[in-house]
Amino acid sequence: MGSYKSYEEYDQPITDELKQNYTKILEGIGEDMERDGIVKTPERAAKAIQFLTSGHCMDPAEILQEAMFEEEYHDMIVVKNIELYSLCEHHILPFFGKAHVAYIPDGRIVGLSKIPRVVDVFARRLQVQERLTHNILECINETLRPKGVAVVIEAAHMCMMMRGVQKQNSVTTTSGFRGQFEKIETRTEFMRLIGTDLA
Ligand SMILES: Nc1nc2c(ncn2[C@@H]2O[C@H](COP(=O)(O)OP(=O)(O)OP(=O)(O)O)[C@@H](O)[C@H]2O)c(=O)[nH]1
Ligand SMILES: [Zn+2]
Repeated sequence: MGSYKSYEEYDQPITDELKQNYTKILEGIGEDMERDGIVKTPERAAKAIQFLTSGHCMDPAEILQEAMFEEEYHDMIVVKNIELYSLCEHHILPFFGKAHVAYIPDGRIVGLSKIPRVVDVFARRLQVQERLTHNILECINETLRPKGVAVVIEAAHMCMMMRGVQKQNSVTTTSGFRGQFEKIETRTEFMRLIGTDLA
């Protein structure tokens, strides 16, 4: 498993292969590969795509396991407005927005920064927004085993903005709830705290 804190080491054989493939793509769209600005582009793109998909070789459960500790706090913990950048698996174009995550602990809490780290690991994969939402939800549910967990993601999809249907203002909201968040009062309280009226 790669370190989840940085991604500075690129696998050379993979980088070389991706570089050749990006060269073919750029030639395919008629680019002059001798142009100053383009010469290093295949290598840059090869590294960028490896970073943007680096979550495929990381273990998000391990991130939580290493930072869990016992604490008698029984109320809701909300980490909201976590910025999120992912790639849609249909077009390999970005979708981006905010994730809101809450849980109600059952004797164990987790270092706060680990919640956005889990979001990043799942976001740095080829995704659909629905699966990303459930990946985060199930990972926290199964690893931290809280009394309840909730995840809401609000995102805009570049594949719907720059091409295709070309809608600039549509935002997609996905959500998932487990345990105590399946009760309407708890869910409503969470929605009030994140400022969304999905309840
Ligand atoms: N459910 C879901 N669909 C997504 C997501 N990201 C992209 N899509 C959709 O994936 C679908 C792919 O549909 P296709 O008809 O195969 O592809 P397309 O011809 O490029 O579709 P258009 O985008 O409508 O031009 C599109 O409707 C996209 O909007 C996502 O995160 N969740
Ligand atoms: Zn897409």
